[in-house]
Amino acid sequence: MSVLKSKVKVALVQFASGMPEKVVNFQNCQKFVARAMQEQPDTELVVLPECFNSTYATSEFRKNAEVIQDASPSVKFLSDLARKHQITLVGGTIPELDPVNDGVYNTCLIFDKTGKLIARHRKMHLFDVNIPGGITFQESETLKGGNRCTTVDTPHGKLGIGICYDMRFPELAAVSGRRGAFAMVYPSAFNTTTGPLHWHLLARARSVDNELYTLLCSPARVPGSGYQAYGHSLISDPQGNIIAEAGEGEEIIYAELDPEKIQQMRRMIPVVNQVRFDVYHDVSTDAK
Ligand SMILES: O=C(O)CCC(=O)C(=O)O
Repeated sequence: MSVLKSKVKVALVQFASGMPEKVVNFQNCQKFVARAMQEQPDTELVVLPECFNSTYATSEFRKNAEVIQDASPSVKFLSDLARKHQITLVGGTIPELDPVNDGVYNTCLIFDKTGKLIARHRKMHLFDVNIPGGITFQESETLKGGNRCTTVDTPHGKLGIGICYDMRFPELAAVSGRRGAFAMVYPSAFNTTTGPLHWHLLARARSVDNELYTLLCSPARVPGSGYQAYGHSLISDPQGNIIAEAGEGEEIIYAELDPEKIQQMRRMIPVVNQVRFDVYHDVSTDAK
């Protein structure tokens, strides 16, 4: 099922993204990715946070939205970054404008090491919550939700992609797991209310459910900014152990993902082979 072809080194870049000026975010991002590649030159997979190029706010998404084409500033920036460092790049997310339906989406773009765009995932589950005394957020005020599960082939094997709130929906990760993903990758931006409640739990649960790695990459928390990101970017292994975790500020975390850890978990507790699709439905068979 899940194939990770060989050990792979990954870096999650938790930088102070979300500044109003795109160019400031690009400069900061470039600096941090360069630092990652200097500190760990054999890194092959790099992940950026949700809404890495602009402010995460419903009032800002349309203003900052870009049509996905080679000449768009964020597409060009990410493509150049992947090619320059010869990495598979899960490029966080950006607000995307669909010229056909005029909808705005929260979209993750994935590039190969030649800079080619190899997949795009539109956030499927919109972050619409109301927690009195905590946080109220309604992405659906200005965003549309995507309608496809995204699994992307990379030289290392398949990655499943979700975005932040998507991680609360086990079906999405199950679809990717059953399609053979070795890791779920979620560019994210949890907050200081739901982060302490559920961030670690959700990552560990998605790992244990599907016996694969889970990678969550957050922006750094910026004191005084409108949206207080939780930080704590992390990597959870197939047993649900957190093997790397950032604090709240700017930080890069690294880990080596190991195919044997996946196989070992599946030998010991083979839940992925013990499912009862004779009793309940396999959501991956008819998922889009
Ligand atoms: O699920 C949560 O608690 C936070 C989700 C979120 O911040 C997002 O989807 O951007």
